Amino acid sequence: MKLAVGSTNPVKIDAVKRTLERYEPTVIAVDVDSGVSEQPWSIEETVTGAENRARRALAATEADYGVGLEGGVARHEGVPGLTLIMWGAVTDGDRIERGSGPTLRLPDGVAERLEAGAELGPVMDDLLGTDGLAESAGAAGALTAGLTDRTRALGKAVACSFGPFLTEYYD
Ligand SMILES: O=P(O)(O)OP(=O)(O)OP(=O)(O)OC[C@H]1O[C@@H](n2cnc3c(O)ncnc32)[C@H](O)[C@@H]1O
Ligand SMILES: [Mg+2]
Repeated sequence: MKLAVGSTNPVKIDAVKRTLERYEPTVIAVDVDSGVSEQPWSIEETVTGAENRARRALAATEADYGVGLEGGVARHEGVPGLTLIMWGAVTDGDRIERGSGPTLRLPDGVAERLEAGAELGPVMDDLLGTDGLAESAGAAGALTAGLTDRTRALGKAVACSFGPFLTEYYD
């Protein structure tokens, strides 16, 4: 299985490799434009970013599938606070499927800085004194005391968006 991933962030590449390990994939990282803001602010914008990444990565290669992963923030009816969300999209050039990873509430101080226009990656680095957290454990790792991490969290989005291509239930 040959996969084109629309990002050069090693965490996203690893999430795809590890989740689809049993298919022994060849994974190509493609530097594409997500077509949405650096910090998406809704489910819709986050999903659109994932879709654009998937389609553009496939278009740039000879892969079997294009995979897009996008992080964003959003508020949800009935759930207090601003949350970090992550969505995946997978396309074979014909259909496109979407699925999400986990959702976690961001600390109020982080939410305030995002509301003022900052991006989550740099805000988390500033808060924790780290450099490139978004390319390692991620906010998902830091905010759960390591119970999960960004690779595993994104892996869920990969699994949920790939499922429809790997089972017969959606045909
Ligand atoms: O190179 P790309 O693929 O763009 O990788 P990225 O880390 O920027 O990932 P996204 O664009 O999908 O994420 C949008 C923003 O949210 C940040 N972000 C998302 N998840 C994060 C996490 O777990 N930890 C820290 N920052 C995160 C990220 O750094 C960006 O500022
Ligand atoms: Mg980005």
